[in-house]
Amino acid sequence: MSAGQRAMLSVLFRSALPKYGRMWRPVPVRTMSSSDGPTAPFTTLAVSQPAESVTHVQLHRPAKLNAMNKAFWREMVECFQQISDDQTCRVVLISGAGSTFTAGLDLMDMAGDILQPEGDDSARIAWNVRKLIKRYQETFSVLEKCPKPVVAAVHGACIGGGVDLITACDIRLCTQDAWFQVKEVDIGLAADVGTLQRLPKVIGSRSLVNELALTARKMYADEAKSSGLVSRVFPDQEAMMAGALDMAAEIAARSPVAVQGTKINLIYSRDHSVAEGLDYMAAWNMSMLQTQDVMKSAQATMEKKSPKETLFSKL
Ligand SMILES: CCC/C=C/C=C/C(=O)SCCNC(=O)CCNC(=O)[C@H](O)C(C)(C)COP(=O)(O)OP(=O)(O)OC[C@H]1O[C@@H](n2cnc3c(N)ncnc32)[C@H](O)[C@@H]1OP(=O)(O)O
Repeated sequence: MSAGQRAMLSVLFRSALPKYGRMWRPVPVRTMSSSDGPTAPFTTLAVSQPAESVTHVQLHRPAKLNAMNKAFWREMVECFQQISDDQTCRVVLISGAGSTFTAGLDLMDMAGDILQPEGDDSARIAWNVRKLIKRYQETFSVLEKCPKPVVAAVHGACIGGGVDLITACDIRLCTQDAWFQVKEVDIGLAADVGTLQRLPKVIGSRSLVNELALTARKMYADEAKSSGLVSRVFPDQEAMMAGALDMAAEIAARSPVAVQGTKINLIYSRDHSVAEGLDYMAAWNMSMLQTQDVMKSAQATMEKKSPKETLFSKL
């Protein structure tokens, strides 16, 4: 495209846009790690906004290695339902407080629910167990249902329920000291809250997934990277959180219509045929292509502006 054509298009686009006096401005970055403890109303999560449009959810039971107790399974659902509806949030980071990401299921707090389920007979016991498992599955499905992209930043151990959690996230990063373990067979369980369903879609090798799930062996950062479980490995937690925040800021600067539509369609196409995915996409964009964000973004591109200089309405 010639400079003249670009200028003409730029004028056309500009005249088609509503007038916005204010440009997007990043707010000063606040600390990523919270040593202050969980934020009300949560007892296991610390939620903060380290930068504009970025929400940081930190698993916060460091003394118990962020083991997942009863409160955690409930609070994650409440937290991500709020985030889904929060128009000031465009991207979510999830990390762990203390020495490790998570030691998985809290074996002390949860033993009763799993080992002594309530019910007057086997049918009622079975029905209650089903309800329990479906409820716990929702704890991680909410990450996938959340229209905002979720970036997991893992350091230290990521065990059992931790793998269920991160496989429901959109992007996974880790530190060089991170390790991952599909631990459930070691405690007599077939992993039942997402790993067996999502890990095969994350890692290309079915053989590797089977090996990890059947042997519960640890997988370290380099193998996590080469297998595709994580997309980037950082030397330490500080570098990872800085990298995660940069990535989140890049995502948050782009049109939320485009970003959320991309997440939703990627997940849809993962679970459907190409033809079904294309149909869904066409139906999606019947309405979403009418957004003013397309013209704003195209204009910014032609003017060689960073997306960070473009103001998009909340979604
Ligand atoms: C329907 C349910 C669906 C969900 C299923 C999910 C299943 C799973 O997640 S299976 C995996 C369960 N987790 C484990 O088996 C890990 C157990 N923990 C460990 O092996 C070690 O703690 C670890 C290797 C992670 C770290 O060892 P380290 O020596 O560094 O620390 P510790 O002294 O052992 O732990 C420090 C305190 O944290 C408590 N803790 C650790 N893990 C758990 C846990 N999973 N549940 C409850 N509490 C845990 C540990 O007891 C220590 O507490 P304290 O004694 O009060 O200091």
